[in-house]
Order: sequence, then structure tokens, then C-alpha cells
Amino acid sequence: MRELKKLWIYVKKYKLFFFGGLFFIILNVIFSMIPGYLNRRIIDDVINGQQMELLFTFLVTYIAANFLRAAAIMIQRFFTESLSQNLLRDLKQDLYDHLQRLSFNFFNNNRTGELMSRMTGDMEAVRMLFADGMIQFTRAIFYIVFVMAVLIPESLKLSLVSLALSPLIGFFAYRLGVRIKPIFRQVRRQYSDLNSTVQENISGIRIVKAFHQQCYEMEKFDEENNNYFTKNYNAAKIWSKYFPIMEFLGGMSTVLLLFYGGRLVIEGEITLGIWMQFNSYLWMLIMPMRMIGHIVNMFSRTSASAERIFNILETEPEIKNKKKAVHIDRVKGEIEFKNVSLSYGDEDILKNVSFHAEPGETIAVMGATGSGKSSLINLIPRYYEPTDGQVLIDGIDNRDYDLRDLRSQVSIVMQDVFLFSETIASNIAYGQPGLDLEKIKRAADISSARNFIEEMESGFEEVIGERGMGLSGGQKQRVSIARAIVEESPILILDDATSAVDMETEHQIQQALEAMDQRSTLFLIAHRISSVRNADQILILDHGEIIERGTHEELIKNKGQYYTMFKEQYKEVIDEKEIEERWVK
Ligand SMILES: Nc1ncnc2c1ncn2[C@@H]1O[C@H](COP(=O)(O)OP(=O)(O)OP(=O)(O)O)[C@@H](O)[C@H]1O
Repeated sequence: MRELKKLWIYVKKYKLFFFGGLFFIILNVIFSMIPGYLNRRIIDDVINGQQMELLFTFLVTYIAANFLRAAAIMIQRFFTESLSQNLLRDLKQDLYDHLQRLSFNFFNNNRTGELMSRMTGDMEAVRMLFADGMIQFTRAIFYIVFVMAVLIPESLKLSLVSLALSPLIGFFAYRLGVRIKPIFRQVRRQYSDLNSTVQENISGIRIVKAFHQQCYEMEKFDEENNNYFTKNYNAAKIWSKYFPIMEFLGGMSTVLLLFYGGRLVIEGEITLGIWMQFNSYLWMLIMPMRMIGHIVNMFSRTSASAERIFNILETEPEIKNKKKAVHIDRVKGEIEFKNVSLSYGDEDILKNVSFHAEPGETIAVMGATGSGKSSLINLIPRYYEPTDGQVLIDGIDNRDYDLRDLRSQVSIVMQDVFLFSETIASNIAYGQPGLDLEKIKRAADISSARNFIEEMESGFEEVIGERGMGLSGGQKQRVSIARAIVEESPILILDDATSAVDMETEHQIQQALEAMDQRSTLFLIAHRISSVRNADQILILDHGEIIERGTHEELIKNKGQYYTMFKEQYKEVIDEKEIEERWVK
């Protein structure tokens, strides 16, 4: 019920459609009752009363009622569809917008397939309540109320007999609703799982093929698909158990009506026409009872779906703006980590990390895999927040900045390159539509991407596949570096961004970055000494702690882990003696 209340906030924007829809559903009920009444008049007045002159009027009324009913149905549909489609659009937009605001952690903890099924299946369930459920529910109530209002004055006894089996039908319909509700919940959950399986398989199809796991994947899908089938089948079994009972009881109501009504006619208590009218209206009394299960079901399905949607909508982003956030146009790019620690759950990832970077400096971060390099740089644009300590940008805690402003100061090339299935130019100019092509080309120049782009058939207008399909790993990295460069942000982060690029090209990129007019403060995560040796500061991370820091020369002299890595990477071309002579002495 709470969920339906929340939905009302969306529905009330379309009051006209909602109340208009209700009005025409009620009109539809009224027009559907006219033929039953005319049946009675035709039997009592035209046939038994021999008033043939009335027949024409009744027939015209019959046609008019039918026509008006059809018109009411049409308008009712127009209103309920308009309501439900508008509602669907608004709710989808809100959910989508909200997803954009949620923090990284939310996406770490929720599977894409599941989120997709909220965007589709759950949304559709909510829509159906207003497109269909609203009609069923309103019709059910008004059929009972109006039909009883007409029939009771005619014959209380026959009305009661007509309704005699209704409680029983209602009981079974209700039981059906109760029993089927958890199954439908399972069906929905299974639908999410099935979606997730398909989504993960398609995104990871290259890995699947590379590992020859098609059979395993087919079996996995088969299992999920069978589970989905079984759950739907279980729901159908419950339906098939209760449905015949309700049909039977509905049929028995007709028998009761025939038997008792027939007697009342013979005894002269009611006319044959009234009895016919009862007969015509009987389905209007049985239908709502039979629909109880369906309606209860639809409400509970919708509230389960709405609950899942509102769960997301009510999830507060973990990282939010402070009330009086500091707005900035452009920072200088001075960055200081002050005793920064970070934990994910119980796991300590960064421990007491401190360093200082002047604007325009290059800070390289090295360390074994899993030592916390990406976690460290993720703190600068506040993708995560430190558990302890502070990240200062231009002397201000980055939590004090307006989040949008802060993130616009930082351009990042992530380890896992993601490109959209658009043209290369629009990938580079992502978020800056209409950006001058010359600027795009200059950025591609700096990232050493221009040549290979221009060699393509459509050059910068070449449309690339999903996630950059059709480009090599190194080409994707260079396009994503260009995308970061074109933003001209004061802080640039390259997280292992040249790992797939050859050393020569990497060197060219670094030189071009250094030669830029407005040098960004550059964070460089890399594993190759050649990538970091010109950095102003090199930080060596080990299990989340900075264990060494300094310039290339200082670290070589230090003879610590950096020195070991250097020896390892250059053992083919330089021997220890030479190192001693060049750097240590
Ligand atoms: N969102 C997360 N939730 C929980 N643990 C995480 C999360 N992200 C990273 N970790 C863990 O934090 C540790 C450091 O990860 P991080 O990605 O920062 O390492 P890294 O030094 O960049 O490694 P690599 O060189 O392999 O990219 C790892 O043990 C990783 O499992």
C-alpha cells in the first residue's frame, strides 16, 4: 500500500487522465447495464404486454447504448493509456536520472541485468496497473454497486440467491491470489536472473569463446531458463487448480438463479422480464468475484515491482554534495593527501598515505597489483571517500567542493577503457557536443591517435562498435587518452592507460603531454620504469602504504623496491655496474 501511495505522487500529475479514466469506466459500466434492462422491457412490455410500438424505441436505445458503450471504452482506454504511458515515462526518467547520481559502490553491488529488469519488467508491471488494473478494479466495484442497486428493489430474495455463491467464489479467488503472489515474486526474481545471465554472456562473449565455455554457458542459461519455465509453470498449475472451481461456482450461480428465479416467476412474484434481467446481470456479479484474485494479484505484483523501483529511487548516493559546497571554475591543481586511509568493508586498502603535488607536476604511482593504486587515484575525483584523513585540492578538502565542479576538474583514463558505439570524434568529444574538430584532432595528436584514425575509411567519423569494438587495445587506449586530454582539465589521471601501447608511442604521448601549454597535474599509474622515470615524484605503494618516494634518480640511489624493478626491467641492456656509475655514485 505504501508503494501505491508513493506512486500517487506520479499519478497526480495526470489527474485529468486518472479521473477522466475513472469517469468513463463508470459510464462503460452504466452503458453495459442498459441491454439487460432492455431485455426485461422487451419480454415484459413488448412480448407479454403486446406493445409492439415500443420495440423500435427499445432497439434504437439498444443500438445507442452499444454505441455509447463502445465510445466510453475508447475514451476510457485513451485516458488510462495516456496515464500509464506518461507515468511510465516519468518513472523511467527519474530512475535513469537517479542511477546517474548513484555512487560507484552501488554499481559494484548491483548486477546490470537486475537493474535492466527494473527498468523494463518492473516498470511494465507498474504501467499495467494503471492501464488495465484500474479498469478491472473500478469495473468490479461499480458492477456490484450498480447491479445491486437495480436488482435489490426488484427482488431482494433473488438478489441474495444470485449472490449466494459469490462469497465462495471470492474466497477461492482470494486464495488464488495469496498462493500465487509468492510465485509471481519468484518469477520476477528469476526473470532478473535470466536477464543478468544473458547480459553477462553477451558482454563477455569473447571470453566465453576464448575459454571454449559455450557449453558451460548454454548449460547455465538452460538452468536459468528452466527455472523460469518451472516458476511460470507452477503459477499456471495454481491457476489451473483454482480457475475451474471458480468457473464451476459461476455456473452453479446460474443454476441457482434459473431454479429459484424460475420458481418466483411461476409463483408470480417477479415477471419473466425481471428474471431475464437478473440473468443478464449475473456475470456482472460473478466477474468481480472471480477477478478478486486477479486484482489482488495485480496489486501485489505492482506493489512488489514498485517496491523494487522505489528501493533504487530512495537509495541515497553515498557521495553527495555538502549543503554549502564550494563552487570552482578551475583549480590550480595542487593536490595533497593528508594521512589518508581507505577501507572497503573490513579490508584496509590504503594506510596513512600522505604526499603533496604542486600544480603541473607529474606524480607516478607504482606498486604490485592490488597494492591500492587505482583506489588512491579514485579518491581525487571523490569516486570514493577516505575512511580517514583528507584529500586536499588547492588546499580545500575535496569533500567541500561541489561534486560536479570537482569532477569537471579531473579527467581520467581508466584501466578498463570504455568507448561508446558512436563515431570516434564524438567519443573524443564525449560530453562536449559541437566541439571544434580541430580541438579533437589536436587531442588525438597528443595521444598519438591521429594517424591511425585518419587512416580509417571515414577517419574521425568512423563509427566504432560497442565498447570500442573494431579497435585494437592500444588504439582504444589512445582514443580514451584523447577524450581525457580534450577536456583540458587541470588534473589528469592515467590509470595504466598506456599498458597496451608500445614504448615508443608511450614516450611520444608523454612528451606531447609535457609540451602542452597548460600542463595538468598528472597522475600516472604504470608498471614500466620507462613510463615513470621523468615524473617529478614517484610513489611506490605496497599493501596500501607508500614505502618509497622520490625521483627516478633518488629511488635508484635508495636501492629499494624501485631499484629492484629497474634492474629487472633493464637487465638486458644495462648491468649493475653501469647503474652504480650512472645513478648511485
Ligand atoms: N570497490 C571495491 N570494493 C572492495 N574491494 C575493492 C574495490 N576496489 C578494489 N578493491 C580491492 O582493493 C585492493 C586494491 O585494489 P586497486 O584496484 O586499488 O589495486 P591496484 O593497485 O590498482 O591494482 P592493479 O594494478 O591490479 O590495477 C584490491 O585488493 C581490491 O580487491
